Amino acid sequence: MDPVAGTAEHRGPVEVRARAPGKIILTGEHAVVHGSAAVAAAIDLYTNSSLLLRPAGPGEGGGAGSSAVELDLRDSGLTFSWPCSRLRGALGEEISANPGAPAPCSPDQLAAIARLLQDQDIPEAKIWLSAGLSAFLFLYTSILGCRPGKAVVSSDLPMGAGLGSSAAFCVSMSGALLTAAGAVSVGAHRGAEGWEVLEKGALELVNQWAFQGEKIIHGKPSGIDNSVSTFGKMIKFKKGELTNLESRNPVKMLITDTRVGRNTKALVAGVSERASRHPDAMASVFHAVNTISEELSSIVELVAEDEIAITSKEDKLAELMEMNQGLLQCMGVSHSSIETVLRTTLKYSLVSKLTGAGGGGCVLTLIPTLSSNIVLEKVTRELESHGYRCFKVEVGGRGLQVFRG
Ligand SMILES: Nc1ncnc2c1ncn2[C@@H]1O[C@H](COP(=O)(O)OP(=O)(O)OP(=O)(O)O)[C@@H](O)[C@H]1O
Ligand SMILES: C[C@@](O)(CCO)CC(=O)[O-]
Ligand SMILES: [Mg+2]
Repeated sequence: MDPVAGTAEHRGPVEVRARAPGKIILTGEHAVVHGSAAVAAAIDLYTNSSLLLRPAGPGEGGGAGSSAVELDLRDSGLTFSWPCSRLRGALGEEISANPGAPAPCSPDQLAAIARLLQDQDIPEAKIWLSAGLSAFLFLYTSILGCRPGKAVVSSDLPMGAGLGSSAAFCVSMSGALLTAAGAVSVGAHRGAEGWEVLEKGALELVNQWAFQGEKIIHGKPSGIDNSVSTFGKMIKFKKGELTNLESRNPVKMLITDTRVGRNTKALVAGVSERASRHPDAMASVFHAVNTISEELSSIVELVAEDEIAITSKEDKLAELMEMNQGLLQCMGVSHSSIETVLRTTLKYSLVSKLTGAGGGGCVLTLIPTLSSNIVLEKVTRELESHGYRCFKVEVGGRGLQVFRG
């Protein structure tokens, strides 16, 4: 369907919900930014964005806040509001809805958005939300112009912990905004409880917008996080190219959140700085990671039918994850809390690696199909005694879904 720039302005209220999953990276984080392959999968933890668009202009009803753009971040307990007149003043009178293919956020736009954030009272302890707020203002005003509306966001994902919270935020918000703008159509599939999957071209458009949002939050994202959040399943990702992986046997993962805060943008920049100091050594590291991801991708797709084949397959996956963890340490993105998780799980013969940008955040532990629940309970108890939080996730599920009210 053709983007219908501006037409949303003349309709009545529009209500849309969108949800997008977080992800785990099995191998290849950071190296993927430098052109290596990586393997990622969607998980069953979601960010939900709901959007209520009000009729534009005076005299059309809508009540309090009807001439403002509002954002309610439920998990942080914070709400933000920008009068439409203020948005027009800061971003220029010529700002208009343009839900077609996105242009990147220009330096002038980013500076104007920074001024719009200064109007808000963001508590110092939550200043890290500024990156997400900037991405929100960019996506909202680029897609819908200054049409009044209210977005409410809630998430199952820990924020800034390596499970792709920034990408799930950008994908669910872009999905809701583009659907509300009438710029995308749904596919044939209508899922459980009224959730709908967008058609392929529509998902691609959402993914492009989410990538622009990720650029504001991450600086230099590879695009893997927004792609797996948009399209779901398990994917191999290399230089912007996505290949779906058919995971033939279930992959069971325990996630441990060390609760050590970190920031993907700074970690990605740190690896790039190391690469510019030691270009040859780091090129070899990235090449080794590429080989690991390629090998893991083909092992994931093997069919293992009996216990011996399953164990042999899982041993290979575990060994590749262990090797990747060594190389991530080499890139300088491990952390003492991550090392504690690795040592603890190894006591139970379980292999772990960091996932996402590292520097704290979450660690993956591969749970072999034949391991006993008693081992899992013991290792979980020991990890939690360090103050970490453990949870199990389903791997390889749905990507973005929308719900039209
Ligand atoms: N639900 C949300 N509401 C508002 N902002 C969010 C939300 N989720 C993420 N963000 C923004 O994204 C930032 C976290 O992104 P960051 O990329 O550092 O971590 P991550 O995406 O959780 O981990 P990784 O990139 O390693 O997978 C937060 O500081 C915030 O600015
Ligand atoms: C660290 C990184 O490789 C993954 C973050 O989940 C960054 C990226 O690819 O954009
Ligand atoms: Mg992120």
